[in-house]
Amino acid sequence: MSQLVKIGTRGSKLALWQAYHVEALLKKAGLSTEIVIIDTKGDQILDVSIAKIGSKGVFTQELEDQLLDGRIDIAVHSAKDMQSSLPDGFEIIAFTEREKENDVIVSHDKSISLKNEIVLGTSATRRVSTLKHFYPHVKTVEVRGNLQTRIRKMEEGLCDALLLAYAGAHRMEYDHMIIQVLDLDEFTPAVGQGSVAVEVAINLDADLKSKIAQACNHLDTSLRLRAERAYLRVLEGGCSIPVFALATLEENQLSIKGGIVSLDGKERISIVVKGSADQPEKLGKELADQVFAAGGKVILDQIKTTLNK
Ligand SMILES: NCc1[nH]cc(CCC(=O)O)c1CC(=O)O
Repeated sequence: MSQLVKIGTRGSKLALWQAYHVEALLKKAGLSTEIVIIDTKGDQILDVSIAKIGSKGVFTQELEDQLLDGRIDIAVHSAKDMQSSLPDGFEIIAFTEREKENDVIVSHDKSISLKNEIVLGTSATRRVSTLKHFYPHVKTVEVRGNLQTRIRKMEEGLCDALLLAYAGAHRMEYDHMIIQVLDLDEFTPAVGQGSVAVEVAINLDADLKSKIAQACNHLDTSLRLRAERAYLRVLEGGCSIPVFALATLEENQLSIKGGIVSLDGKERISIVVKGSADQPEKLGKELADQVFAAGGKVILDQIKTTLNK
């Protein structure tokens, strides 16, 4: 009998896609798997924006409880939804190969363009603030719920189009509705966008841990995400703060572009730093230092004050 890996996941269609993706990687490596669906606070509270619930662990807490109990061996999440600092006792042992990291516009109407006065459905503060900065004539409306719900709300007329991650739209097979892939300089993605993270309790059997990491971790992706997450950790930003960062890797050179945008979109700081891929965390911290020095600290403090009101 090969070793059994119990995979914990949320029950949304996107979460399940990700769990099946990890399951396939584990099976390819000769491991047996079982999927365990777990409901989280983030799934239950659909009428309040994530920014207001407080982003900390709304999609991860229940899975972590079950990791501790040993009811599951691994928890699978969108890397983007993972807190920058995990609670004590947990670690990420793998980041799967990253999908195209862009944001996209999804609609049935091919004539939609950011040049026009459209209403876009989105709820991420990064996207709303970025729109205010580059496309102030575009109106936004908050749309929560899983991707299927958001599409339905658009079809019901709540908005003309949705602003989503390519990764999610692609995984849910909405490719035919992607009418624009947004520029990475303007819509620099959220940290981790496009990759799937595998989280474990640190006391999981070391041999099993290493087999799972071997099967699922994509080295380039993990170096890029480690730099991005180190940046996010300094800003203590969950998905409620409009920060962004995207690292790229060439040979052994990491380059990370990232910054922050004020909630009203008036101020936006974006900086690029480059360095060796040997120390991704150092590069992420360096980016944070530079963003803070360029005025990012003031913007961050303003955002925190506003969100805590
Ligand atoms: N914010 C929710 C969320 N978390 C992960 C994805 C998509 C997959 C990914 O970005 O890795 C999405 C949907 C979206 O942002 O449009």
